[in-house]
Amino acid sequence: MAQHQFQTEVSQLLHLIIHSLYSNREIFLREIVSNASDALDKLKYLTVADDAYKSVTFDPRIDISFDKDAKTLTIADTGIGMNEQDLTESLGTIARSGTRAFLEKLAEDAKKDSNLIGQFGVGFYSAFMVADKIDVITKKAGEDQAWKWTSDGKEGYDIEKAQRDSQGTTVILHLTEEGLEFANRWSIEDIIKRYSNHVAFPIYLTFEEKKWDDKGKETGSETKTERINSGTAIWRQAKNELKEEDYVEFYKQIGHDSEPPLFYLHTRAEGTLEYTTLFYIPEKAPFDLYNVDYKAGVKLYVKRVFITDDDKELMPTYLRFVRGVIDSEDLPLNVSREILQQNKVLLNIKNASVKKLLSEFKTISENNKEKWETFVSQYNRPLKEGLYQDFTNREALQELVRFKSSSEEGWTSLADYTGRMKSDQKYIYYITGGDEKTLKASPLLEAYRAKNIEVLIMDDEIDDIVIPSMGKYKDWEFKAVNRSGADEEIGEKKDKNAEKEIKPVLEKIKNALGDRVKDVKLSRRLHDSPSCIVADENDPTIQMAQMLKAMGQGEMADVKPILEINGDHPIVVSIKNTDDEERIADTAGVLLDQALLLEGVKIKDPADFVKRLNRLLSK
Ligand SMILES: Nc1ncnc2c1ncn2[C@@H]1O[C@H](COP(=O)(O)OP(=O)(O)OP(=O)(O)O)[C@@H](O)[C@H]1O
Repeated sequence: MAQHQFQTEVSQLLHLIIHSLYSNREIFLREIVSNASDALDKLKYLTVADDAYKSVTFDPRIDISFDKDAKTLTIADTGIGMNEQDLTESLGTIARSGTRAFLEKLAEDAKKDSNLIGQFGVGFYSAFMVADKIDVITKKAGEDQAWKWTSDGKEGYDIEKAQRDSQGTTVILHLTEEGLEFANRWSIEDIIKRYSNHVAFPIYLTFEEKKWDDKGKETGSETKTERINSGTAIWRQAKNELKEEDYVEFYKQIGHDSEPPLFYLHTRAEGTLEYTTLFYIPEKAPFDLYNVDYKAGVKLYVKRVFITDDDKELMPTYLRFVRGVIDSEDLPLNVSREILQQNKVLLNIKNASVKKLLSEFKTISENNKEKWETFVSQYNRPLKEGLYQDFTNREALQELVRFKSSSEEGWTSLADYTGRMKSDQKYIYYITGGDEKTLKASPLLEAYRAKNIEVLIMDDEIDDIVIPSMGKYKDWEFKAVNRSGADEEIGEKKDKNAEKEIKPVLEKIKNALGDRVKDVKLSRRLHDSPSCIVADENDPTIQMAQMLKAMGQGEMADVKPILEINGDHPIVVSIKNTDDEERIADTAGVLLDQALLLEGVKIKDPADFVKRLNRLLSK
């Protein structure tokens, strides 16, 4: 017998499962049955696609039985099975990326949000909520040797040779006292009907039925095996035959979610291409939404035969939160997973599916405020990624993304913004770099406020990349207010005399600041504040430069801002007629540093700023 240690992550996950998911223990059965169904799907695919498996007898079924006295619950399938290597790789480690970060996040959270764990998909290990020992007896299709994996879910597991007649896997749960409630016909039937009714293979339950004579006396018992799921591929059924519960149950099964989906979209295409799609949008964004190697959420079937659930090409990356099924009638069954990506049929299905999803999102945005708000809170950002990934659907995406605004509460769409625009307004104005509060307080907005012009507040890091790539919205161009040229339309007309008069002051400030700034200019957009910083037309903004620096692109670090000065402000006026070098240097330093602070930029030398400020105050 070979003894193995669990990978650290497994031990951590087991600990969390046992301590956090307690209120929802019954999901273990959904997870084990879902694994059995996956194993049957995999073997079904091989028997049609791979000649080496043509001779394997495929009799798909999942069998559940229990023994109250022995305190066991057994789930057996006739699927692909596992060999010794599969066992160590699958039931001793967690291959999913981002697991460690996810576990750390969970461990910090005192509440241990069981929903979050649900989204992660606790899988097989959840059975340790009801069992203190698990045996897995399994034989891989096409191989002769069977194996037994045993563990108490604590430190590790053992693997030894075993006997099993044909391919498949038998999971034997040795139930704890609390787990015993599941060793009964009615609770098993109830759980299967709720969570696994639409598993596409038959699930049988074997139980003892007591017999009574006509006087009501027990005369013995009889062993019975009954099918307990309906086992239809739900997506192939007509919409009017399906109830809301059917959709929700199927979602929970394939989405590994304990909550119902936010909404779903079930469509069948007939004509040149025949296919069915059933898509779900989770209420909460999947935990790995922002992981590079997130898990794909859409499964591909061909004529109801499962092909793959691991093809990220089935959906564009910006729709990676979509869960569901694509089932095509036109692809060959033995289509290899490698050539799927170049397949024309699949490409057409994908393009049509994206269009349908985007149009469904639009409908929700128009008709269901509550759902739409949840949707925006979870998926606005991935949709923005679509703006630079998917040019074909850019117009549809532009109608879906939402932004904050300088004059409105909550989210606003580009259509709403342009609807509110003044008739002579040329551009869609926006400000980026920093959080909502900082941006809304920026002196750069003063002139726009004074003229009642709305500015979009773009507080999402990705906005700086998205907007330039978006080009135009309808006929309007976007204009960043923190750029040097953006004051043409908005600012006061240049007053030649005033400019001449202020020039020496600008020179003084520029000399004092040296290479901390690219230029010092008279501002046409400031009303109340003495100064602001902007980026030169083709430079990245200071905030963006900082972000690039944080990402390791150091050469961007030294972008210098342009300092704009409000010539009428008393602080500026105060140095007009002085030659006091120290006073000029202090004023210039404070004008720059406070403008940086207001844009949410960390100043390089806070002590110097305070020293200068104090010196000015005490004069
Ligand atoms: N009945 C089974 N037959 C064959 N392989 C199985 C079976 N049960 C589990 N496995 C293997 O063990 C792996 C781990 O299962 P587990 O339920 O922990 O996660 P998962 O199913 O991969 O992920 P998720 O639960 O999120 O879908 C599976 O991916 C599969 O390879």
